Amino acid sequence: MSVFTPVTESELADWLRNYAIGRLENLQGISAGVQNSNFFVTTSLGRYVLTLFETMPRAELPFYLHLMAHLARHGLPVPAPVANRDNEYLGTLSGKPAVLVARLSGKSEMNPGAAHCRRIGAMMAGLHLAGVNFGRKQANPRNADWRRDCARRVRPHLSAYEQAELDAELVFQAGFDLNKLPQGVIHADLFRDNVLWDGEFVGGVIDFYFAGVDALLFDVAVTVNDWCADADGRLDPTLTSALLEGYAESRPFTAAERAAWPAMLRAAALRFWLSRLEDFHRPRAGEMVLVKDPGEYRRILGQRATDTALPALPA
Ligand SMILES: Nc1ncnc2c1ncn2[C@@H]1O[C@H](COP(=O)(O)OP(=O)(O)O)[C@@H](O)[C@H]1O
Ligand SMILES: N[C@@H](CCOP(=O)(O)O)C(=O)O
Repeated sequence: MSVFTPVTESELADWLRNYAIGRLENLQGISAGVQNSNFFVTTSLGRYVLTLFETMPRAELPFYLHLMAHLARHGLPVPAPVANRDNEYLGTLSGKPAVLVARLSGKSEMNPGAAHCRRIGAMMAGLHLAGVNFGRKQANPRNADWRRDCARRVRPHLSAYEQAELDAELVFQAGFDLNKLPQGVIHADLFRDNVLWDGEFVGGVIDFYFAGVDALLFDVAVTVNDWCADADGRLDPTLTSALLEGYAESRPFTAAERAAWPAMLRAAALRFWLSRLEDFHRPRAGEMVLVKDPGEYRRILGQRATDTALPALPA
């Protein structure tokens, strides 16, 4: 988690006067997450999550909030944002843009089996299909342009050996055009810790603050890299097949996507190696700040670049 900006109970109680959700009963900082400041909020009428956006431009936030509202309206277990008495989702608290969303039930499963992976594949296809008629557009904030820029920022902090790996991957990715693949709204960070399980069902998909329009296959690759890798970063064929089949039942893959799959797994691994390097080498100040291991995604990237038997997309 992270709490970068503290909020006091009296500040929040005052802020909640502009909502119709009762009076504040409890406020608790959340230690998971790396991007924003998050708090569990209990009022006399329900349970919510308060997010203070630390670095994201205010103008980009309505895309995420309306996307969550749109997906919730389509029956997906996504936290619906709460409107205030001015009928706005987005407010300001402690000087930061702030939103309350519904707190969903369940907990993350960090050791998923094939049944979990199949359901996550199906859930992601549901998100992609429901996104088709979402009216707003905003680019994936961690797209290929961002990856090139971030590589320039972190490169001076790397060893000569890591610099060579990074340079080689950027050359490889420069020859790969994701824009030719089917595009749509993607979650882009559908890691195990962003899914809450309620028994065998998905009780919640959270953390849409990296969502945007990009190749749908990028989302699949991000998700497979996290859900289906073993301790060495190698893809487990059973878990991978389950996830891909669960997805393809609702949205079959195209021939172009099948051809792009190995390169896309590398692009997705590169994205998280870079963001973790940036968080590691250029950390932000905060009260409780979680920094994830960049080495994990360096290993995953190396594995995807050298594995000659990667599980293929289903025909
Ligand atoms: N709507 C929600 N319902 C239940 N728990 C939530 C919800 N949103 C966030 N959380 C909890 O807060 C943690 C951090 O949220 P996350 O969105 O991942 O943070 P960040 O935006 O900093 O990446 C999650 O791991 C989860 O435990
Ligand atoms: N999933 C990313 C980090 C993004 O942080 P989140 O807590 O917002 O999911 C990673 O593992 O590097």
